[in-house]
Amino acid sequence: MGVEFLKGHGTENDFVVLPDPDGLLDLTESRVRALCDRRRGLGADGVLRVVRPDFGPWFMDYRNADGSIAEMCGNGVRVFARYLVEADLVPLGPFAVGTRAGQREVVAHDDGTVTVDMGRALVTGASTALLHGVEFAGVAVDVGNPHLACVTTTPVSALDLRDQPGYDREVFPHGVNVEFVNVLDDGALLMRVHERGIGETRSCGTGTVAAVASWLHGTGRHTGKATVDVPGGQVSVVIDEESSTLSGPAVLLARGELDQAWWDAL
Ligand SMILES: N[C@@H](CCC[C@H](N)C(=O)O)C(=O)O
Repeated sequence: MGVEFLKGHGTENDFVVLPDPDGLLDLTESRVRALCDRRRGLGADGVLRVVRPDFGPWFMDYRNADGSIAEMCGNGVRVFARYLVEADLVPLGPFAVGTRAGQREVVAHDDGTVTVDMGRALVTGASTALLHGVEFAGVAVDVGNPHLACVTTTPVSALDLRDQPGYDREVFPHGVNVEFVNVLDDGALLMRVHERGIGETRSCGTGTVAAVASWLHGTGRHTGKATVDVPGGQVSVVIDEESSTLSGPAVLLARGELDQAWWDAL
């Protein structure tokens, strides 16, 4: 009997889901890297290990494709919630999910979308990203994990995000996810992202919340809402004084078993 897995995505930010209710899997960095590798593994931006703690809600143990641990993943938590519902571990509707950034309240809808209470999107100051010699002004936003969200008039479609953008390591000692954002009109944003521990992805849920917080901040507002178009689809974000919500699709597309000998050799 091999290791059970599922594959899913939220706006094409894709994940390998590893059900591990009793916490028995030894999820090493090299196993995460191999699983996420698009040639020698299943291929994904990250891994979501599904753990049932002794107390409290189901816990999302999130890992980036390079094996690093991150505090929070907004697209991941939607896919995680979809898995819990499809596996009959929780009913459709509202329930909580544990993350390293704290407990998150989610609502799984019957149309396949999930709404997540993402907590407070905290703007902590100004900073800049450097991309191929060009500086982009942005703001640092804490959404449980660190973001540098740069609203710019440079068309984001023209940017080359293959390399890690430069950033101030004193402001972001643990690395940062960097978003580039165009304002399409009042209430619609276009975003591309370079994620910490991964590279460019087709969507980043926490990044979209940071993008909306940055846009609102730049227009002198603390609250508001926007749809955010990303290469992999569209999500909706609402920001209140004390909280924020993210809504969007969550898809499970495959399930199977990892070869035990392949797993053991890693
Ligand atoms: N794609 C995720 C964020 C995943 C973690 C991030 N790369 C980090 O290291 O903080 C999302 O949808 O929020």
